[in-house]
Amino acid sequence: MKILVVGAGATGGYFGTMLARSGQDVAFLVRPGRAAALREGGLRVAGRDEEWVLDAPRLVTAGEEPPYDPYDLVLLGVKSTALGTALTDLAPFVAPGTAVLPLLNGMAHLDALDARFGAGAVLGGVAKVVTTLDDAGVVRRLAPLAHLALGERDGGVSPRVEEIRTVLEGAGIDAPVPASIVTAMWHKWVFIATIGAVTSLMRGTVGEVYDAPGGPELGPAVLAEAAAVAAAAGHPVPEEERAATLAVVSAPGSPLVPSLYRDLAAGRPTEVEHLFGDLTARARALGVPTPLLDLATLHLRIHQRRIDAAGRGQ
Ligand SMILES: NC(=O)C1=CN([C@@H]2O[C@H](COP(=O)(O)OP(=O)(O)OC[C@H]3O[C@@H](n4cnc5c(N)ncnc54)[C@H](OP(=O)(O)O)[C@@H]3O)[C@@H](O)[C@H]2O)C=CC1
Ligand SMILES: CC(C)(CO)C(=O)C(=O)O
Repeated sequence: MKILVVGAGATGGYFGTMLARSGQDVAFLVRPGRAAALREGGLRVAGRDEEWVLDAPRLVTAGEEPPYDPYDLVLLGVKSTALGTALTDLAPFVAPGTAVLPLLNGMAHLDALDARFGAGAVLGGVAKVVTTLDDAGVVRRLAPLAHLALGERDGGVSPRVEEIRTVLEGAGIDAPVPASIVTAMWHKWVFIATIGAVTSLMRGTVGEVYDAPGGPELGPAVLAEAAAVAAAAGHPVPEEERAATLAVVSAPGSPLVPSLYRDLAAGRPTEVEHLFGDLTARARALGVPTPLLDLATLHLRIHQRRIDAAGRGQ
């Protein structure tokens, strides 16, 4: 399968190298700075007692002539903050028949993708990996998950989804096709909003929060708010999934933090509007009170305003 991965960062770099190693025809759409680093040192993934380098990854940069044979699949692995520019850069490489599979958390990118490429091109996707791009440009794998759920947004299993699933599984990626990928995206959003709010508001890992007096109450309270929004939007979180999230936020000593928190702690822009601004706006429209999520939104917005004022945005 001819695959274009947009962004060779934590998610794109991880899934893209897995696919390339399995023999798929993979190119990365990258910006000039990343392109120079990848030309020099290859695309390196490390962690979990494993390390691999994709020497001389095939690179594409914005403005290049699209290939004669169009891509079958685009994996979109950019942060929401970079989405607008990334879609402009990507547009020439999306041809009739190209499927676009986003790895982003949240939901609003689907509207942006539909507007740009037409809803028929756009699949739903839920990425579950724990990876980060370190200062040396290495994709660090922090936990064993390698999961990429996908599906047509109107349900059903189309031939293209079957084909992509086979390719992903052939690369060692767990690739379920849930009954509703849109519902699965909502449920991942509930999860990420919960651990995002807990860790960002308290400025600590899941375990640091849970282990402090008063800490154990926070995770369940945030989860209740986020799940209430999902339910009001038509995507109630089943009991077993709620219990699984509760177990994640109730783990003594857990070092888990989401990518949102890593960005916050490092003083980088966060995906505040995509993950929190959008969720709390939908909550308001649906009449669901979300005081803790509102607080997390405000906290992250203040961080963002400092970055903007210092001219350090992306
Ligand atoms: N990290 C994780 O564990 C997980 C993240 N997610 C979600 O996945 C999404 C992506 O996050 P993540 O991979 O962590 O982000 P990263 O910041 O690690 O990687 C994004 C990459 O996109 C590149 N990029 C930005 N704009 C463009 C562009 N116009 N053209 C080409 N490349 C571009 C950046 O490169 P540069 O700036 O160097 O040009 C960067 O390397 C987010 O929505 C996140 O919430 C989901 C599951 C897990
Ligand atoms: C929590 C996690 C790692 C789950 O995939 C995630 O989505 C993120 O860090 O953004």
